[in-house]
Amino acid sequence: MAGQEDDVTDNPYDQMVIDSMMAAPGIQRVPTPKVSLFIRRGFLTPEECAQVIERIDRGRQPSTVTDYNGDAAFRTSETCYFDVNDPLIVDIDQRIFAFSRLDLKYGEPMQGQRYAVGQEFKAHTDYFEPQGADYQTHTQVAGQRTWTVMIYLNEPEAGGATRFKAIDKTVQPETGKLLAWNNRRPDGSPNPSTIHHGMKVRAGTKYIITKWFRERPWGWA
Ligand SMILES: O=C(O)CCC(=O)C(=O)O
Ligand SMILES: [Fe+2]
Repeated sequence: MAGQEDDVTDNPYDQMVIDSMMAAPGIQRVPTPKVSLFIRRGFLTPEECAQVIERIDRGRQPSTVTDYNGDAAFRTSETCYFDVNDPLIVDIDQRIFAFSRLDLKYGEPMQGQRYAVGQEFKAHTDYFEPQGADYQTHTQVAGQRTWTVMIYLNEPEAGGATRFKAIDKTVQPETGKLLAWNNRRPDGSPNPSTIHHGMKVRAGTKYIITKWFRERPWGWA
């Protein structure tokens, strides 16, 4: 539906998620009709962030991309697949649910990312390209990606912002700040305006949590 406001969607589940986040104290909605994008500063405490960073440093390995495009420098960060039974991770999952009402059954297991100086995740969308070669493989069990929840765990000394170029919005890393956006348009189709770039870290190190949700149960909970 052209011109539809970002707090209105044809999907009652998405609407419930939006309403839930809008009711949270300190919530900010980025003012654009193109994407439902929410920011919540201080979602995690600095102490919790430091504990998650320790986990990432212990478990990190090179990141992968889902639809390889021939550019080996496309995503140069490292990834940590958290232990899903770790009480700290379980607690953060529960708080993401309490905040957003995003059903954890539809969530992929939470991941951490670490970017050293010069590392980045070039402009991409989190949904799987319906034209992509591996679309069937990626979506056959749990379906397409729906919502993304991301939390910055620290502030690199320079660089490392997340840039949404289609809506001209750049979000600066800040310890404990959560970002959440809907990767779908109101009619349920993938929203290309969600394109975003985890920009190069220029000084220091950047740590984040990423959590992606799907259309159907992931099958782990
Ligand atoms: O690092 C960032 O700012 C963005 C990360 C991201 O887009 C992702 O992990 O999908
Ligand atoms: Fe992303």
